[in-house]
Parts: sequence; structure tokens; C-alpha cells
Amino acid sequence: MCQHDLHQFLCALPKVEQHIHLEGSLEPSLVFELAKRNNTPLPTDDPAYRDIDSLSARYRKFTSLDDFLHYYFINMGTLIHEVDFEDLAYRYFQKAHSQRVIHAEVFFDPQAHTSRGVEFSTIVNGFKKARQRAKEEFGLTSGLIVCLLRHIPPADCHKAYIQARPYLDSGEVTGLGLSSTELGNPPHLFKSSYDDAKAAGFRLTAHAGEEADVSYMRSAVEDLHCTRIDHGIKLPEDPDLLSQFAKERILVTLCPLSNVELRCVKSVSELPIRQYLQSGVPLSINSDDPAYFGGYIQENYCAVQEAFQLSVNDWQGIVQGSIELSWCGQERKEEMSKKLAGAMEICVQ
Ligand SMILES: Nc1ncnc2[nH]cnc12
Ligand SMILES: [Zn+2]
Repeated sequence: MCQHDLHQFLCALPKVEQHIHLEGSLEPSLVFELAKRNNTPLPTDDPAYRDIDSLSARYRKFTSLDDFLHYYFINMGTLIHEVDFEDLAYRYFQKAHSQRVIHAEVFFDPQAHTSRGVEFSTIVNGFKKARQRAKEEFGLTSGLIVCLLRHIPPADCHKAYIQARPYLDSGEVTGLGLSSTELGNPPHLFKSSYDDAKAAGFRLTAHAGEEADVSYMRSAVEDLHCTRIDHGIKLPEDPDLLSQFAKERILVTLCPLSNVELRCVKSVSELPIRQYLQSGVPLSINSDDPAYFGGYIQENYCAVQEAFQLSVNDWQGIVQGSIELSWCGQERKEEMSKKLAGAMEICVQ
């Protein structure tokens, strides 16, 4: 298949997204819209907030994860009411559906909202409405993953986890994750929350090996018992751990454009994607914070294709692996596998 046809194939391919922060899909236009609607002031001392174009232009100059997080946390201060969270999530699902996402496991950061006086239930109820609409209108299924903010002391994160726990029982939340400033906040510090979450039945993941070294990935697996690692680009630093990921089918949720925009790598071609494919490390390709990094899932697929010239078989394997390692029921997995097989038949004729 020529590269032009392969591009068409990637557009048509059914996709699963497993690393997307709903607050990271807050587009500059919606930031300004919500700030007006909710009367929440934006900074007046930063020229980036002059208008939508200035804010978008500032995003192209991120110097690090923390430089991005500064804007990410300011912007989500415009989310106040249930309908704001619904609008945010619904717009993401619409866009994802337009790029043929059939299932999405989405993060959110409750502490960034409850610390401003927004109730946990306001957030989850808004997301619930959007998720129901996405399922009814597009057939797009989803799961919610609560992220603990690791720059906040572990004891306070534990309180946030305790707030989230009843939502696992009601089926609203599926998983627990760990995000925000990685360097200096290693996974093992959050062990007591993760131990409790494992016993309660949460699925477990953590951001690790994004800016920090592979020891953070090892800690997430050994100390927190994560079955999935977000980013995880440092695995080649520890060949034994790499073999363990392949053997135990621990998924790495890669976000190529994010890694370039946040200066973790100079270009997508530096990412260890070939090595992971050759060693059997399961991976998925995702957008992370699409409103900030210049693309949603499709643009990330295309960036990987441009850098690595993968084959149709490689892509089929990537999507099939992400279906198998999704945190949804067996029946839904089988439905998605059938959808993938059907798309392959049409595309590869
Ligand atoms: N790339 C990222 N790393 C850590 N925390 C995040 N929160 C949102 N995006 C993130
Ligand atoms: Zn992330």
C-alpha cells in the first residue's frame, strides 16, 4: 500500500483512545467562552491571554511539562457548573468520533476542581451526561479514570481517592491514575492509595517515564501494581523491565505529539516504537492533551506513520492490542474486534 493509501487507511481505522485528559481537550476558544459565561477572570498580566490566537501561539512554545501545566491548571478554572463539564467532554467525544474512536478511557483531575469549591458530583454528573450522549448518538463507549495530582502531598491525594471510591461502586469510575509534575514525585509515595484502590477493584495506571527515568516505571509496576503505564518512553533504559512488560502484557499509552511539544524528545522518530513492536511490548497511540499539543488521535497516528512507515499489519496489531487491554467488558471487546476486522477487510481489498 502506498503512503497516500496508508493515510486513508489510518483515517478509516477504528480506534481506541486510552490516554486523554478531558481537561486537556479544553480548546482556547472554549476557555474564553467559559470565562465569559461564568465570569471567571483570566490572567491580565500574561500577554498569552490577550485573545484566542495569542493563547494558541503560546502553546507552540512550551519548554517542559511544568510550563504546560501552568496554563492547563489556569484554564480549567473556567469550568464551574455541571453543564461546563458536559460541554467539555461532549466536544471531545464529538471530535474523537469524527476520527473513528469507538472507545475512549478518559482521565480527569478532581483535585483541580474540588480545591476551587466545585463538588466531585458536579464533575462526574457532567461527564456522565456527555458519556451517555456519546454512547447513544455515536455508539462511542467510554470509561473514566480519576487522576491523583502528584505535586499535591500524598496524604491529600489519599483524601481525593477516598472521595472517588464510591463512584467505582456506582460504575461511574473505572480506574485510578497519577499525573502532573513527575520529577521529584515518584510513584511509591502514593502506595497506600494504590493498595486500597487495588483491593477495592480499581484498574490501575500511572504516568511514568515521561520526563523522569525508567526507575519511575519500575516503581509504578512493583510498588503500585499498575497494569498500564502512561507515556512510558524510558523503558529501553531497563531491558529486564522491557521483557517483563512484553511477558505480562503491560500496556504503554504513548502520546507522540505531547512528547515532542513538551521537549521530552526532539522528534517522533526518537520514540522507541519500533523497539516496542519488535519486543512485543503492547502500546497504544493517544493524544494526551489535544487542545494543547496540536492534534487529536488522528494527527498522532499520522505523525507515527510519517516517522516510522509502519505496515498495515503493525497498525492492526496496535489497535487489536489496545482493544484487548481496554478496561471494558469482554462483550464490548468482541464487538470492537469485529469492527476492526470488518474495517480491515474493506481497507485491504
Ligand atoms: N502529559 C502530562 N503529564 C503529566 N500530567 C499531565 N496532565 C495532563 N497532561 C499531562
Ligand atoms: Zn497524560
